[in-house]
Amino acid sequence: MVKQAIRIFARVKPSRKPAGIYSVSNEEERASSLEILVPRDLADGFVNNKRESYKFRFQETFDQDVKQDTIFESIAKPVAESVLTGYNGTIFAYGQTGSGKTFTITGGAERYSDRGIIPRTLSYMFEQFQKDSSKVYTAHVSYLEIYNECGYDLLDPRHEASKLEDLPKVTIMEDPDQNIHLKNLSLLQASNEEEALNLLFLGDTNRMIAETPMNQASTRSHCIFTIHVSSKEPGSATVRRSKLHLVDLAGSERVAKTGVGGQLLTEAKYINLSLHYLEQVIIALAEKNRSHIPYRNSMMTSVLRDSLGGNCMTTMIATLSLDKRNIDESISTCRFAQRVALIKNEAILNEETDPQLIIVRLRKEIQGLKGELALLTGEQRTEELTEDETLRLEEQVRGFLEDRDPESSLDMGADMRKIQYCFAFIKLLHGKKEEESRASSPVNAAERPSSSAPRPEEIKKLRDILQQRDNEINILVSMLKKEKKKTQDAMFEMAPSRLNAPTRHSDSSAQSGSLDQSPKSSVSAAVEDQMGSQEWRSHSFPRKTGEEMSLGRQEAFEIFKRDYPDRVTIEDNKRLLKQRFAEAKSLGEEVNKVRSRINQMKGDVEQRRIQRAALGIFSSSDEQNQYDPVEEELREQMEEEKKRYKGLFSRLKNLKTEIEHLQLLLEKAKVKLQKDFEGWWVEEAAHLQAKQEVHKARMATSAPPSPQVHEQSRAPRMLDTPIPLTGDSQTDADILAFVRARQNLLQRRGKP
Ligand SMILES: Nc1ncnc2c1ncn2[C@@H]1O[C@H](COP(=O)(O)OP(=O)(O)OP(=O)(O)O)[C@@H](O)[C@H]1O
Repeated sequence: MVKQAIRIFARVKPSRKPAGIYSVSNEEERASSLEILVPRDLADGFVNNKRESYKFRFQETFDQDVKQDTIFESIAKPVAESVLTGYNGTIFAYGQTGSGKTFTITGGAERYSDRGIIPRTLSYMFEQFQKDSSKVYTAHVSYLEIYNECGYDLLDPRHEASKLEDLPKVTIMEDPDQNIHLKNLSLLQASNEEEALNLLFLGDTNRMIAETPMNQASTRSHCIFTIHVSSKEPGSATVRRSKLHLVDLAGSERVAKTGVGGQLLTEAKYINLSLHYLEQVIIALAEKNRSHIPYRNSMMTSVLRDSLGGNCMTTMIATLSLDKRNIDESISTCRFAQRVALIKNEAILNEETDPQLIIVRLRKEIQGLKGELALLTGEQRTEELTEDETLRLEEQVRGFLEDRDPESSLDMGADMRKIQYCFAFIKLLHGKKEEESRASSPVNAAERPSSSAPRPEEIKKLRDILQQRDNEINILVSMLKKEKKKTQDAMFEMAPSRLNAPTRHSDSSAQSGSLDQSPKSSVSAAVEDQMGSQEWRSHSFPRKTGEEMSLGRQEAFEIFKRDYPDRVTIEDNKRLLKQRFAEAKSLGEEVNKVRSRINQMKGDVEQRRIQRAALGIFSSSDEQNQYDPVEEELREQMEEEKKRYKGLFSRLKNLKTEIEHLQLLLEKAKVKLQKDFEGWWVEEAAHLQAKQEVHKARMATSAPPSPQVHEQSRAPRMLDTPIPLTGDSQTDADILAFVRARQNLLQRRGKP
């Protein structure tokens, strides 16, 4: 058991004017202090008794310029390491809205380097799974969102949710041992990093899609991404199961300050209530001798029960937005963190034994013990062996005697009757054989002529023949290899376009730098892999695409896209992706060249050996193994090339991860663009409809116009020319919405 206080870290979000508000001192080895200075103008009251400086202690404080990789290395990696050894872990981010919780836990949507703790931890874990060949690891993930005290499954694969309520509802169940179970929460296996990242992406997309203006999901809900790891040594009945919760809490700001009302107030109450309950749990845990901890008050504290004062190694990241406006909130976040630091958790190694394997093992043991006991106690069965049994034993004995394997054994169980019968039968057979050999051979074995022993010349002759055959075989094998390589090269050249993706990293032999594969196969496998995952992605989001839109809507969408604020990032990422693909392609080609060179050298070494053997320069095998400078040089070169190969391969692997991440970012941006457009389109249509209603009402109250004027006025004059309408209300609304949208966009872009 490891008793450990919850570790607390602070992270300051970059801001433009932070000067003079705070200072960080990271001088002590395992602690840092953060001092927040409240400017005088912020302190209220006529007689100012307020403190101006607040000091807080953290394990470490990460200032504005600290990047995501450092956050992962310092905070998440140690937790991930203990999860891999079988302890539970939790990392939660706490702070006001906009202070960087999502950025820290999930990451930013713009750059690959902005990847947050979740994707980096997944990457790290799968890397470790591969490195540790002594165990078999399995990983499952779940993604839960808690909003207004209701849980929702973000890994719902149906992709039909357009609002949070469409997602499957998750409920809490407690078993008699007070263990919490989450009903309806998908727990999906991920067999490699890519699959895990796809699940994260699926959850994030569901979270974004389900978010409405009223419920800006990340702000008002808590999200818990959990990685469940189990590990087992092959053949062992002991399984270690641990889980890592990565938690992005709702914004911690107080209701009074945000000035919300209506639905938002209800949400704020819930959020504040659940964060308030979290605080209560923390206060209760910090108090000595307190027996009741109010976990059950909210769903979030129930789910995280183990992480708070239980069997878990927990870490909190206090995210701070340290500018003047947010100073009060930052101080209360730091105060909260100080209380959290008082909580002590007791993490235990989560080891359990697989009952099935135990049963099998115990049965075997019982069988063995029974036998041993029967032998030791001399307990014998009284009944005679049946005829069937004796026949079976005879067959067994014959099989045993005929078996040329020196390791083979005769297993007749721990039955003394059978053991004795077998010995008697062997004796019988032996006696018979002796008699037969005496009868068939007129001369005594001892009198056999010594001429039957092989002569030395004969031995030499036979050895030479053997050597000759060996050489022939070697030559044939080398020819066969060459032919095989030629065929593979030809096949590869037939499909050159497939070479535009990096190497498959899930291929374990390739990953470890093994050269046993054919030169091209790993690269083409990677392309298939790449294509496969793209297919997965496009299958996973069968939402409205441009093709389904009417022409008008499509045109409006094109214009909307051009003015879209995230367009620059999307374009940048597209460019980067293209560049990375090109890099991966040339790296892939280089890897293949190095691999071919290594194979060529291998062939040369082999050839040299064959030549030396064929020339018969050396007769004894010792001499054949003598130093050959040419071979030695080839070997050195080969080692160099192997090093180069490994370096290139690892660069290619990293590039592949980056490419996959960029693809996910682009996909996410695409879904967001689509969603924003839909929202904007609906808003514009409603706006226009309302305007039309007003127009109609006005027309109805004014004098009846002449038929010609009436015809004209039926078509609204939004531009200089009247708009022809069809009479069908749905189509007309569509046309008008488009015209209005276009007009708005043109105005925004400064065109009349
Ligand atoms: N350390 C950082 N470096 C660069 N950008 C950051 C950093 N932290 C936050 N940001 C940016 O600040 C904005 C707000 O951050 P984020 O969405 O992570 O806040 P949050 O605390 O999760 O807010 P909410 O409670 O609404 O979910 C985002 O655009 C994010 O990219």
